Amino acid sequence: MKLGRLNHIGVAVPDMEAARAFYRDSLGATEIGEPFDMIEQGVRVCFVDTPNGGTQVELLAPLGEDSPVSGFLGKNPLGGQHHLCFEVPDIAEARAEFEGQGKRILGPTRIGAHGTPIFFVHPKDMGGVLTEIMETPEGGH
Ligand SMILES: C[C@@H](C(=O)O)C(=O)SCCNC(=O)CCNC(=O)[C@H](O)C(C)(C)COP(=O)(O)OP(=O)(O)OC[C@H]1O[C@@H](n2cnc3c(N)ncnc32)[C@H](O)[C@@H]1OP(=O)(O)O
Ligand SMILES: [Co+2]
Repeated sequence: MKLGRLNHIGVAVPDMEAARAFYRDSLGATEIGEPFDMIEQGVRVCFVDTPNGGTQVELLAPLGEDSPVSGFLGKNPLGGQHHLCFEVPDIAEARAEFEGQGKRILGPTRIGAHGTPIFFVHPKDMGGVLTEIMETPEGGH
């Protein structure tokens, strides 16, 4: 495995607009994107940037009952840290390596919020951390 940059930390939120206001007013974030729906992934997404190209916070609100964040919010009604996302240079190679380690990969490789391929690895095989692996965008982040 060739570990790349920590691209984003996924944070599940029960109320997207309240979360955006919190990052703006309490944390002083100045770069807060517009929310957008990723219907196939069942989530509404909004990126909060940190300075100097730092790791982003990915706010995630559920779209519908079947959303992968619905169960999480059921257990954590205030929301909370949901996943870490690491970049890798080659998504197919990374997937094959995790498979070789016997880890449970959650679903197919698909296109993520940054437009590059992603997959998820089960938290129970990753020290309790739901882990997203994403291919580094062309030209870096
Ligand atoms: C847009 C995209 C992008 O960035 O490009 C995204 O990030 S989309 C981000 C949203 N998409 C995803 O998360 C897709 C992958 N996620 C999934 O397939 C699912 O959410 C699972 C991770 C398998 C969890 O599924 P589900 O909620 O049905 O399972 P569950 O409630 O029965 O949980 C099974 C066990 O895992 C634990 N568990 C559940 N979610 C967890 C999480 N986020 N972090 C750590 N542990 C977690 C539960 O507490 C439980 O442990 P106990 O048994 O000990 O109680
Ligand atoms: Co993510």
